[in-house]
Amino acid sequence: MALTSPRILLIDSYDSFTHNLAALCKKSIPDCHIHIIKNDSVDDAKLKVYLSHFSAIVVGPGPGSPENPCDIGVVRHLWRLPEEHLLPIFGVCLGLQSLAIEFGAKLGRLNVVKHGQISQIQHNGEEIFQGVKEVSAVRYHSLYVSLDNCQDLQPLAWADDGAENGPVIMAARHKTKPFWAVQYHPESVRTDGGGEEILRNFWRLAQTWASSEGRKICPWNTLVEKVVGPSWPVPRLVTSPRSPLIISTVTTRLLQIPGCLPTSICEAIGVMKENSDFVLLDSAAQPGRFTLIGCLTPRSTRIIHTVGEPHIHVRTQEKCMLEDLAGADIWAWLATFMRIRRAVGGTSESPFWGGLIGYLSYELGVQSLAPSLLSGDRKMSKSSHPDVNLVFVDRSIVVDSTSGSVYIQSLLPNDDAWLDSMCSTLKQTAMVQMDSGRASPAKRRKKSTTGSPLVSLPDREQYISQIGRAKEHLFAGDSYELCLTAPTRISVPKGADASRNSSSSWELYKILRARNPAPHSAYLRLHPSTMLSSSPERFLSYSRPPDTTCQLRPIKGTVRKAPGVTRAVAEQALAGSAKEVAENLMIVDLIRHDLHGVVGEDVSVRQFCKVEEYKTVWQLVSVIEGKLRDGSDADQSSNLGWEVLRRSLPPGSMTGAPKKRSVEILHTLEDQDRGIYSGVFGYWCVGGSGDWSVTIRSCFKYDPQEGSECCHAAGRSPLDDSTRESSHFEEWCIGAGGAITALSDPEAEWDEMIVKVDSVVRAFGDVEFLENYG
Ligand SMILES: C=C(O[C@@H]1C=C(C(=O)O)C=C[C@H]1O)C(=O)O
Ligand SMILES: NC(=O)CC[C@H](N)C(=O)O
Repeated sequence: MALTSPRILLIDSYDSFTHNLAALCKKSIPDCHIHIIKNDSVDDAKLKVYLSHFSAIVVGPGPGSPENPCDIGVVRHLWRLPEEHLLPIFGVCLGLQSLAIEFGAKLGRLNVVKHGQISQIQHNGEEIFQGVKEVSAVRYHSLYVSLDNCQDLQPLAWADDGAENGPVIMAARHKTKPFWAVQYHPESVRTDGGGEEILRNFWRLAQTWASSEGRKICPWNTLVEKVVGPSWPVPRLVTSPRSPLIISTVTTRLLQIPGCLPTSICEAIGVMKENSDFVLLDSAAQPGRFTLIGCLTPRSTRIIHTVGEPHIHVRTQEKCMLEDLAGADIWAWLATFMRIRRAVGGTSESPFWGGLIGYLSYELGVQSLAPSLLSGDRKMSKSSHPDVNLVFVDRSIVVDSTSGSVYIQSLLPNDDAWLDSMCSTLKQTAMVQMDSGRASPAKRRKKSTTGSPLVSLPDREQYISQIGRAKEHLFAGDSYELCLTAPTRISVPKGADASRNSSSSWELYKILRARNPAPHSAYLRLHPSTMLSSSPERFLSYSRPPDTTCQLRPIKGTVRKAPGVTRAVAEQALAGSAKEVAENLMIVDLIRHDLHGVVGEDVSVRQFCKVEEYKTVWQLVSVIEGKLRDGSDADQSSNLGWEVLRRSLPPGSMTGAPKKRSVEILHTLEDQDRGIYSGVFGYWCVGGSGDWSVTIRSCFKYDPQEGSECCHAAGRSPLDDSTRESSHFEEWCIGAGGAITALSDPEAEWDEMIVKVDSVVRAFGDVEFLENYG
């Protein structure tokens, strides 16, 4: 064993698999510390000074081309390090390509690009392949290198792509310098035989080289750490002031109401009052189990924020305050807000005791990931939804659909009177429900005398051409997968019976729930925004500390349910399709990276590409879990899940990989903000747990007249002329899209997008289409 722990410098070229590589290094190189820097964070002159403190460098994969200085950054200088600075380097994918072109290799584009595809690797059993047997490896590349005129490099491995690309170099080494590299991804979850084994061999070769050269490693010091940062994983927790806390206690009443219908409860507690806020997170289908209902009061605190504004609107029905963020970000502000509301004493069976419920927009995630995209020219329309729209729920009802238990909970002190009265309301509701056999049914939308809802689909030609442009980026190596989306608008004539005590959005929700029941259904009426969801996709859940487990359930792969599309047929079309599995695998690897980024090594794939059945579609679903190491600090533990959320938005399944570059490309392809769609909605419980779903298969409405002045962003008036003109209509928006890969057929992608729109449009009854329905 080495006397001091080896330090490895991992250079990240803005990829979405870098932390997976860090985890693989940790596993393969005993006792090592990994320091991750971006390829443009230091210049080569500065970096050279610090290299003597490291045992080796690992150059990670990344988007773009090794020939483009902006894509490769400082990496290209490493291969020409003078003797006195030389150290062992291991390159992956873009890393191999950079090594190769620096020593005269030719770079080309593959005829058939390989993204998320598995190849058998032939190798010569030498060097990093010593003792290695069969290797099947995942590839994410559009570019390849040819070593024909390259005297300095020796090829070590190949993939035979037959008629597609012929033999493609999969590994190489420098003949005299301590450089080795692979074209495939040793860190991918589906690489078998060529991961840990190769890194261990690299480390052995690196040590042999170092001792033969008599290389001395300088002791670690804080100056170096200042430049390269602390070792991975960095627990960069959102900070909150350490003031003493008064921790409140949850009071719970338990009722047993088998078959209890959450929609009946909502109606019993006032969901029909359209002007009031209302929140329901509804497990309307398997594998969902718990349904959460907020019992809001005029004193319930609303939190509203728009990206780019320096303040947060904090309001109750009685007062409205503008809180200055004072340089902090909204995440830190919310962490502080929740810290002083931490509570104990709720029942462990209930996932939610009270806390924040609402949504976070796609752009909120973009702000953390690629802030430059939103600076300056963000096109906010008068009816842009807020980016953060939450309510603090201190009274709640949780329904367990499996056991029939109903938990009535309050965070307020001395709230027995409310708890008692809610218990009797619910018992009464249950009796009425039993008498009538069921809850008030979802009424079919009445045909309005003023006409049918008008559906305006995205422009088909434009969508197909966007797919073409997306594929161009994929062929060029800028992205491995792009989740392209587009908005559909629905204009619904307002019924003559619209009144203060009838809620058309609630009626619509009940129809959506009946026609497309989903595990992540939701009805969120947080004025000025209303959101109805039938999402099948969990983004992230985190259990109550201590020993928090995070779970993510990405979906990639969709097949419409139709006569004859049995489970066996769907399995063939999804789990049996190399294209669909590749799409899903890319997101699984991306999510492993996101999770590894916060929790460190303890990440595992619990389910890979399983076909799950939903009301209108079959979906290919994977499950990834990570365990958070709890510190002794309860404050920090209760923030960890929130930290994972902060660092993992927007959801990878809605962007593609690598996430940052894909988001940048999508920004050029899609001509407007996604808003609520593609973000997440869910809760953060006062006990430290949380559950956030991907905002898809949902529709949204903006009501200028319903919000108070205070909640509107500066420059946006509550009621402008265009809304006044259309005030006889309710304007709804549905976002939908799908993952575009190099293998995508544009017509099939258009159809898939329409299938997703259709799963929501069906709630609107008989509609008229303004565009060609495809
Ligand atoms: C983009 C959407 O869905 C996403 C894309 C999927 C796919 O490409 O198969 C599946 C689920 C979602 O992650 C949508 O529903 O609008
Ligand atoms: N995974 C990678 O590093 C990809 C490298 C390069 N952008 C390509 O597509 O070939």
